[in-house]
Amino acid sequence: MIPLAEAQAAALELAGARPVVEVGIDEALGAVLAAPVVVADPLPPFDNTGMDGFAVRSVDTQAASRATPVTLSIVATIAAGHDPNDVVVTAGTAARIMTGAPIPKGADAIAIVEDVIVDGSEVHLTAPIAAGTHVRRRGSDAAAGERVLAEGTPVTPAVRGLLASLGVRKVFVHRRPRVAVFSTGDELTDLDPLPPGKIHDSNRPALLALVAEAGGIPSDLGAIPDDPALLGRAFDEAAASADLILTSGGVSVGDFDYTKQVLAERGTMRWMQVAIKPAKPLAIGRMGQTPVIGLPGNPVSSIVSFELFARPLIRKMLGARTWHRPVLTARALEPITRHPDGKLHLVRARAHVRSGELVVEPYRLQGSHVLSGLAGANVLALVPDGDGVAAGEPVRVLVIGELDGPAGVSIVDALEA
Ligand SMILES: Nc1nc2c(c(=O)[nH]1)N[C@H]1C(S)=C(S)[C@@H](COP(=O)(O)OP(=O)(O)OC[C@H]3O[C@@H](n4cnc5c(N)ncnc54)[C@H](O)[C@@H]3O)O[C@H]1N2
Ligand code: MOO
Repeated sequence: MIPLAEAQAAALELAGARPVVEVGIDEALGAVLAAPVVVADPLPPFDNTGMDGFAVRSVDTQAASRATPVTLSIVATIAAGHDPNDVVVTAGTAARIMTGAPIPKGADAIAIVEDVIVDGSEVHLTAPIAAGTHVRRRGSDAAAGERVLAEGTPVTPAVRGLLASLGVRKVFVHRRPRVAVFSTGDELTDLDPLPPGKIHDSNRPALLALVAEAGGIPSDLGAIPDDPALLGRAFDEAAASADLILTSGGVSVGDFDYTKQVLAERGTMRWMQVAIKPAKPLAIGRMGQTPVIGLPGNPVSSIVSFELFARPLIRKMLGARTWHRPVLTARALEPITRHPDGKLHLVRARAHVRSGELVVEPYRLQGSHVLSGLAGANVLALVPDGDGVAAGEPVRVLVIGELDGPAGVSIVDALEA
């Protein structure tokens, strides 16, 4: 058996970041920037008000107090979206103004509507307003020439919004990898009801979804029976069309595992037994230039293997800076039992935050065919070789799903606790 770190390193060596392409921002979501974004035009594009109120000259307001209010005459009303080119706030005047509207010439501060007394065409101020109050300066979000987004930044919904606000319509990103996925095995069928001895293909739908979630472009090549000719054709098609091939099944030692035979003929593969449970068998290599990861067939094993070997490679191919899922420390609420076997155990478990602390509960059923345990898991507890973890002890957890807060506790409850 080889250590997990060695197998992960071998998987990551299969490929680097994909070539750079220029795409419209609508297509860039999920991709990673391959070049920094430099601001052409400042954001905001003009000085504008952050509040509804009155645009004033701060010097006019300096003497204002409750006892001696300053009265200004209202010379204009400026709405957001309007160009106040013809408005000038001169001594003794003010312009009514709405949030987001350009600051008119002459004015340098905003008196908010709540703090003034409006009386027909006049406004009374009872306190001085400092220059710059509630003025959002041109370029204060992003100045011209500034590198507002670094290379390696994933294009998230907020990044897309920022690019749109800057008027950027195209960006350089790494091409997202096209990942061909197929299952192998005579037992897999689409038929309903299930004929005797047959099962539904669960690995392929799960893996296609995991590819998409990781940022790859999934390509479904179906379920291939245990037939060397059909398997050969599937590999040829995948190698011609994809940047990465993911298969599941046929990497262990069964009699009808033709995947091994077909891959050995067409590619250069390394067959591994990784010192982990589940997901011990693994095949890593290439067909021509195309990287191949052969995941184990057991449903839990295929997903765990994807998380450990395929997901980091897809992230690397995307040009992402971080490839691995985070590992946190949690406290075991129950014992996590195991026996020494030379392997790291990845225990399907659910972690949540309780009184500000991350706690974790393992699922009872840990068989590598038991998908129901993985379906509810948001972490894999990393239990090193030995006798397990006692209740109350810390254990490292690999975060593979969303961490929940305690049931029914809102942010407000948490802040008050
Ligand atoms: N004598 C040994 N037998 C096995 C060993 C071993 O070391 N010695 N390793 C076991 C481990 S661990 C695993 S994991 C599996 C891996 O086997 P394969 O990758 O060759 O996968 P298959 O034999 O094709 O299938 C295993 C299992 O998974 C089911 N399966 C396969 N594909 C799918 C799919 N797409 N959807 C749902 N279920 C699938 C298949 O029916 C089998 O039950 O080998 C152990 N055996
Ligand atoms: O590694 Mo297998 O993945 O234990 O079932």
